[in-house]
Amino acid sequence: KEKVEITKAQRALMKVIVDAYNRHKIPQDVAKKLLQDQYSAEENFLLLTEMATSQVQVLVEFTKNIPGFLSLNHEDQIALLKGSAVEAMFLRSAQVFSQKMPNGHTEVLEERIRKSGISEEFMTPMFNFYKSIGELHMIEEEQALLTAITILTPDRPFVKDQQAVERLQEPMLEVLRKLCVLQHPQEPQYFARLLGRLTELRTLNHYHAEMLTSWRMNDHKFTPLLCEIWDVQ
Ligand SMILES: Cc1cc(Cl)ccc1OCc1nc2ccc(F)cc2n1[C@H](C(=O)NC1CCCCC1)C1CCCCC1
Repeated sequence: KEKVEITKAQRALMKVIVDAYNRHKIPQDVAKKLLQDQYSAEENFLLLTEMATSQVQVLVEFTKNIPGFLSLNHEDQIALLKGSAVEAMFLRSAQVFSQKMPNGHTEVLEERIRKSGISEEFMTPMFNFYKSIGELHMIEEEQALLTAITILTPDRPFVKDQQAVERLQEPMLEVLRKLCVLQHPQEPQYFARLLGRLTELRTLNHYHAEMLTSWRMNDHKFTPLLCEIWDVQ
């Protein structure tokens, strides 16, 4: 039986990531807002663009706190942010969707999202992902590390020094692996399942531009930041 122990240095790294993650969590209020009222497709689209714009800004702040990130080549820093922003958005959405809510609220939230204006064909992959994240019952350390690992994906388009990114991602993966063994001793495959979600996340990445342009309304307006991130307009 492997004796797994998180070293002092690994605990320190985890603390930095979790503190940054908690400091930069975008307000949970999007779920509350959606539960309060039913909005038109136009209002929902505006809500998404507002939430997404603020989430990208928050993501940049979180990323700056990842040890070593600011020492990377500057173009590579941009390439990593551009390459991971949509995945981080879906990961955040999944975590918001899976958070504990009073009875029946998750069902109302799901209904509101189904009727929000996103075209039907994207609902199944999106909710399959949300439910597979929910089933993992991740603790916040796992959520924070998974977000950092997603950002530090070496093979994003246009990344020049992939080895430098790997050198930052590997220690995160090692801490997460140990954390999973300690948190879920009965489930030796838990870490592998967690990483499998990142593969599912990439498929959602595929759909995102079409999800936006097919939103049931005319004249989709995007903020300049989202035009950069969302490959639209
Ligand atoms: C992230 C994303 C990308 C594309 Cl292309 C399309 C869609 C989408 O999010 C779907 C989605 N899944 C959700 C699950 C729970 C939840 F509370 C809100 C959710 N949303 C959208 C949202 O506000 N997401 C933000 C959440 C915080 C982080 C930044 C993003 C709302 C916008 C209003 C119309 C109902 C969907």
